[in-house]
Amino acid sequence: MTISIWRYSHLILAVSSFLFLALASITGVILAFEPIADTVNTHQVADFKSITLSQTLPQLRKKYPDISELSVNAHQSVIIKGSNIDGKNKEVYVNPIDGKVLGIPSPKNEFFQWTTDLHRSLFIHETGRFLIGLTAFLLLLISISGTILIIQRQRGLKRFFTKIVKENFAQYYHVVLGRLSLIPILVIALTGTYLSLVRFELIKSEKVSLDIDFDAIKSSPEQKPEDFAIFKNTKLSEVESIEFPFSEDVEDYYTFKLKDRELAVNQITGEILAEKQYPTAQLLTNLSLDLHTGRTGFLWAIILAIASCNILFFIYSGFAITFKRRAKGIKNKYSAEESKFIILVGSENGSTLQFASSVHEQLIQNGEKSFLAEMNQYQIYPKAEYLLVMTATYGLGDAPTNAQKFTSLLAKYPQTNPIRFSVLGFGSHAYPDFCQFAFEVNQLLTQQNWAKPLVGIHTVSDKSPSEFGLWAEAWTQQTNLPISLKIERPKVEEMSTLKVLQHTKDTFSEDTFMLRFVPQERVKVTSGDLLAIYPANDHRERLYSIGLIDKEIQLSVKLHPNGLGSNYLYNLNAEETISAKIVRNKAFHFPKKASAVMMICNGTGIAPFLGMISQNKKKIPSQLYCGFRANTSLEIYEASLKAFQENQQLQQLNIALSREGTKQYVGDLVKRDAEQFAEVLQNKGVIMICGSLAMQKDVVEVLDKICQEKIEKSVSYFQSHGQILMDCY
Ligand SMILES: Cc1cc2nc3c(=O)[nH]c(=O)nc-3n(C[C@H](O)[C@H](O)[C@H](O)COP(=O)(O)O)c2cc1C
Repeated sequence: MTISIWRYSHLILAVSSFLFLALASITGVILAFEPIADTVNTHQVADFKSITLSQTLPQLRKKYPDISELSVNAHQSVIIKGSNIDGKNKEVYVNPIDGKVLGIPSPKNEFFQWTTDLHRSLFIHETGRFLIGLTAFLLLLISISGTILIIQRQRGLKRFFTKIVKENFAQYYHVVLGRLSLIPILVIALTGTYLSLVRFELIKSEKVSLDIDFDAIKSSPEQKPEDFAIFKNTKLSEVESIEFPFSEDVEDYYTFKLKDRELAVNQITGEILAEKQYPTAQLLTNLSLDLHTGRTGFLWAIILAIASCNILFFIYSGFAITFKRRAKGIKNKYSAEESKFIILVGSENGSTLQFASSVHEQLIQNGEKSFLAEMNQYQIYPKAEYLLVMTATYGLGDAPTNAQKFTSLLAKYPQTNPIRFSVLGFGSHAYPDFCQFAFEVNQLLTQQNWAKPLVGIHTVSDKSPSEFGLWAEAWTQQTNLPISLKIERPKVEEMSTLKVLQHTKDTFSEDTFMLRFVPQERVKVTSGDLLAIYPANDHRERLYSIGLIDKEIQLSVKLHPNGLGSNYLYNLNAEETISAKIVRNKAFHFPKKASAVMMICNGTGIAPFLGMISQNKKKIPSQLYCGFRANTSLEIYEASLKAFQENQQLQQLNIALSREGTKQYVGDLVKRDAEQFAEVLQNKGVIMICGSLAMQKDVVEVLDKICQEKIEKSVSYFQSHGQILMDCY
């Protein structure tokens, strides 16, 4: 919930201030060039920082008897004033040591003056000053809320500067540039706000006035000005301005305005007549002016200009992100009450919603009653037969904002009819809790009496169309409905030619047969990947889990009486070739490193495991848990399994037979070995499950209990951390 509060605050503040902010930023960029231009025309002398007042004031007064004031500007040029200082001008730049005239100050450039007025008051005087002051304050709040959002996004302050995952151009650079220009923007906002508060006297910054006791002014002992201690001890670089005595009368004195204090100095004795420190408010005003205008340094002025440009970019990218989030509204032709298909979506930035809308539109085009809604709008769906949940994951494996109420709503609204569900998680492997929220939702739905799994949970990493296609195909196969998800037949170059090497159809038992193919060209494939075949030579695709044994692709297939794919494969003969596509399925590969691997399967789910075990050259401690109906179902695998055990590629084989002997299911074996499973998870081992959805449901229930009781974590935690991998159908 917290992420949404900060995000909405950030958005509302930005929306309410963006016009003035844009104006202030554009004028700010222009004004940053004023100190840069001034730096070019500076009249600073060498060793300026070491010059004391005793080296300069007496000489200047001698050379210019008319002198009334000396000032030092932000670029450390010395300016002197007098009614007719050098015979022609009222003010000149001088060399403070020898009094030589270095130049004549020119009036402020008209364009910069015009821009300054616009930047400060929008040409509408006090109202404008107030609006600009308010904008500076809003910028401060935007910077603070933005910083908090980055901290949340990066999962903590310590990781503030760690790598940002590139989701899209606007989002990536909004965060990257936000981090880089955070400090200058905070400075601009803070100093702008402060200067406005001073301007409207909400912070009192009173001028100091010196109290001089004129009766106590003495005219002796007389000293040469060069010997005045205050002249000797004060550097020119500490001075803002000095007023010279009006006449040689003892009651006329020097007034020094230094950076931190003001003082009056007797012109005959050099005695300090009065001294006052500036109040903190005035020191802060000066500091704010230095920092806000960049008048003291060329480099800081350039940083301010870049930061102001960045503010303009943030306005653009912020709106781009917001429009993308809101671009696709939800349109429904049918109500929640009358729809057969319910699609619930959890999306923060809109991309998951786009996938969901596409499924929804295609169902409608096919004449189905489909209803699309955010997960937070979950309710009773009286006519629903299918529930599809498509959700992203955010934060620390959390729900997107529009799905945060789903868990409580699910408990509040038990459906009245049985509904078949499927969960599709969207996430990124760049985050440690991969699709965690989707796994949690899947687990929650599994526990509902009314919910029956239709397709095992699938994940889509980085919006991968091929991973989405995998789910779409599985879903279409299970629903057996005329829904085209517009899966085109792959292009010829994506297809591989495979030759049938071995077929066990003559010896097959319990409707299951094995096929071995030799690829006719080099292909990238490993156990756990999928083989996509196109039995009718059209868009219809059928997928089979691959076991790679000695560089040959082995499938284990159950023959369905009217099955399009299984009949096609059954009717192939040795030496025949087929065209098929290898679909990489990285989410279900044997781990390269793991303390132990527990493989759980039933029926043809054994296929990828046979390949994985044969590829287990490192001899990672592995166990296989298989569920079959009868011993005869095992026969076709027996020889390979025996060899694997002899070679120590498989440490232990555990068989559950449901129709013979003790009549057990594979879930019963997992329950029996609960201690061992908990140990494997705790020691960073991996559990892999392949086979039917009913078996998966059973096993995951047992595993969840083990995890809760023995490790105090949920199954979804291990799923999102890649320790429980599943490929069920
Ligand atoms: C700030 C942030 C945090 C994320 N955290 C996770 C995460 O913990 N786990 C994950 O799998 N994906 C995470 N993602 C990736 C998103 O879930 C993924 O990009 C998803 O496709 C975005 O969908 P949406 O555009 O519908 O919000 C995160 C993305 C962002 C921007």
